[in-house]
Amino acid sequence: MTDNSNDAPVAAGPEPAPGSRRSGRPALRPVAEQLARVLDTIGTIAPIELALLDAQGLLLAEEVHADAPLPGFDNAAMDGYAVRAVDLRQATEDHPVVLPVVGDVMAGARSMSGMGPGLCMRIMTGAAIPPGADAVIPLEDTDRGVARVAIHRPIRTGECVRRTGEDLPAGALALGQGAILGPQQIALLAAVGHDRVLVQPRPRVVVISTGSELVDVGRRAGFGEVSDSNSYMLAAAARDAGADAYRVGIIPDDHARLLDVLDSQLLRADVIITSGGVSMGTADIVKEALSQIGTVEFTTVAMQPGSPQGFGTLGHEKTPIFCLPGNPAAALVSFEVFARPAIRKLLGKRTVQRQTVEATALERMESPDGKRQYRRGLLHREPDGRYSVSLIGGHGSHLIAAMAASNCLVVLNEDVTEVSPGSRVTVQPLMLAQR
Ligand SMILES: Nc1nc2c(c(=O)[nH]1)N[C@H]1C(S)=C(S)[C@@H](COP(=O)(O)OP(=O)(O)OC[C@H]3O[C@@H](n4cnc5c(N)ncnc54)[C@H](O)[C@@H]3O)O[C@H]1N2
Ligand code: MOO
Repeated sequence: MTDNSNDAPVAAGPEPAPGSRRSGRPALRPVAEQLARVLDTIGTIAPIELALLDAQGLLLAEEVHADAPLPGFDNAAMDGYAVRAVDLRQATEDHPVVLPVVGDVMAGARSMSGMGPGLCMRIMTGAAIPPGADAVIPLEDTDRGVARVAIHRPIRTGECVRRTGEDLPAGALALGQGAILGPQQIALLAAVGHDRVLVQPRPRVVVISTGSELVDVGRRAGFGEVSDSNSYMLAAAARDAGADAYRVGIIPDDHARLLDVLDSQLLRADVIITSGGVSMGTADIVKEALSQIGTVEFTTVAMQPGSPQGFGTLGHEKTPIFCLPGNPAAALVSFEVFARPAIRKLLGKRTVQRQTVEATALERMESPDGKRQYRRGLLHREPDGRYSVSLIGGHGSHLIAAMAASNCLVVLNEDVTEVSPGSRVTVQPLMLAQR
């Protein structure tokens, strides 16, 4: 559809006079301003109730209290004998106290008889302390007797006893609103008996590729045809960001088809992402079709790759739509810069941006003046713990193999035109996130 001629770093010249040949170039919007517009538009999704394991990685949208104490009853911390501490006062290594064993208490036993003075019961870890006992002597400190047991040391009251409510008293707050549900938090929810919880759901992200040259994977691309890699890449990126992704696939360059598909996808989408069709070509269908609706703004952002961008909302629910450029690296970079933070915000995350690191540039790097450049790079961790980074492939945003060999984006700010080897640069790692 469109060529890649403006992939090369563009040297900033003086502003062209109105009416000059270059005056057709759109004014560039700073990355930060576009991101602020995006994030201002992104609202919230109503919380939903999910089964515990489906809630993994999500934010709790309610307070959860313990209805009952945790642990729910005094129980043994060790396998041994339930005893009364007072009975063992005289016990020593050489002169053990010998007590009759009047029963066994197994973990899970629902009822039990009490235990009189001068007696003991065999008990398993986790089993309820029988009435009358106040400590558990571990097996190792006894002769492990069955009918009678010799105990070789004294014991403190409460030793090896896990007290009712010592983890959480009845009525206490187990988890607050906004807690992130990892395995530990899921354990606590299960422990206090919650099998379902109210959470901020994963945003449902619908991914659409546009372009009549595209063919779906599995069909061999003939001359002039291109395999649709963007919808797979963007669906994977959306999932990596924490969303549930729905890959709709390819829409050819046809206004009515595009608008129909968008309309039907609004039913299930919290976010729509398209790629392709946003530049200047005659078949740049997304821009043409959506500009007419008036709720999606097409703009040129001061970044490379990813300068042509559309963003706005669609439908009654004002569903956010990102219209990303078609070149694969441009699509991924603009996803990272704009769509990923939006998905993180919808998830309720406090930090929506990826962490960046400072790294030593291993080579000279160039960047167009006035644009923020995102180069694909390889980030290494040196033995001293510091990072260094080299570039992978050229700046061409059609280079998919180079993108696949990279593990980070090297961010060269608007005012940077050249970085000499050994200088520090900002790097945005593209590691897999936790969902
Ligand atoms: N005259 C101008 N031409 C172009 C400009 C410009 O400012 N003036 N900008 C260039 C830049 S920068 C980019 S990025 C692209 C954006 O183009 P579109 O969003 O309109 O994308 P297409 O033209 O549809 O495709 C561009 C390129 O990417 C390939 N592509 C598209 N979709 C996919 C997909 N799903 N999977 C794999 N590859 C895809 C497509 O085949 C093209 O090669 O515009 C420049 N042109
Ligand atoms: O420079 Mo374009 O935004 O190919 O990516």
